[in-house]
Amino acid sequence: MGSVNRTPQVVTIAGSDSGGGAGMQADLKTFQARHVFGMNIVVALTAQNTYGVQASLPIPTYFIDAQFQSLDADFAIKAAKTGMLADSEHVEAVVRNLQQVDFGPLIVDPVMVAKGGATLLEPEAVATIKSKLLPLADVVTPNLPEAEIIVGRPIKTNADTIAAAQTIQQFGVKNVIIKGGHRSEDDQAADYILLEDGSSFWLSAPRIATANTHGTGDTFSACIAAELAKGQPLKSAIVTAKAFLQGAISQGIFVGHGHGPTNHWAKLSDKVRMSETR
Ligand SMILES: Nc1ncnc2c1ncn2[C@@H]1O[C@H](COP(=O)(O)OP(=O)(O)O)[C@@H](O)[C@H]1O
Ligand SMILES: Cc1ncc(COP(=O)(O)OP(=O)(O)O)c(N)n1
Repeated sequence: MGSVNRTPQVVTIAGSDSGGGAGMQADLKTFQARHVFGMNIVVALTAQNTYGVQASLPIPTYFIDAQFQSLDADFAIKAAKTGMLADSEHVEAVVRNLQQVDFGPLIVDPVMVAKGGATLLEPEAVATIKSKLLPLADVVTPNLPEAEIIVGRPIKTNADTIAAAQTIQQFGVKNVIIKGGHRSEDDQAADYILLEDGSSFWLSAPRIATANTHGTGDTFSACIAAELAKGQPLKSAIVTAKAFLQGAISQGIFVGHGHGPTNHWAKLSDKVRMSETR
């Protein structure tokens, strides 16, 4: 049995996107592309396509417990990420289970609203994420609207972004990445990273004019989890994730009629730039 569990193993704890572009499907495709073995704990189902979310159904929390127990009994999980967590009851169930297992570094993608406007997290659950989930997390990856909700103030400038990351770190999460994808007037897609040791940097790549950005946030956080499971240091895992995502957006595939998914087969882009200031 000496060779058992040598393959890096990663789990996504998230919602299912029937359309395959976001949610745990984007995570699993990313895991496959980055050569780690992917598993999933389903928290909610969505009926979804590239037009948006037509229906969603959180699953009973006893079944979240059952999935955690099944995976913990067998696999050597080296990193985990969360995505859509639906509501406070489901966040609490995930927190309770995470406290009982060792799944390695935890990446929290605080998914709140789909690009089409559908609610993926009840507003009441934001407080539970802040008080109970973030203290367990190694990395949190809010987009700009999510970061604004977490800190409770608008984020308009680079200085606002830096201050918001510092506020979020005070909730107990070690490392904070505020994604800049929603700042559509900017010709760069620039993300701000505040690390545990207080150092920080910006990661930028040319903004691509495309409607096919469904699942970008999921893909980004899943790639960080995959690289951490392989033993990459956090800073290089984040850079790899940005290069993977830039490739996945720029080398697009075209399916569906609305906001299409990204291309998880794409090669890493060499267009990513790191800088101390912007
Ligand atoms: N049009 C784009 N071109 C290049 N990168 C993008 C584009 N849109 C988003 N990104 C990048 O995709 C990642 C996910 O960001 P974002 O879209 O803000 O997250 P979310 O999907 O959670 O809303 C970030 O690294 C962001 O900079
Ligand atoms: C089931 C499910 N989970 C998460 C999302 C949101 O994914 P995201 O990467 O933020 O992409 P967009 O929805 O913004 O395209 C989702 N849609 N469904």
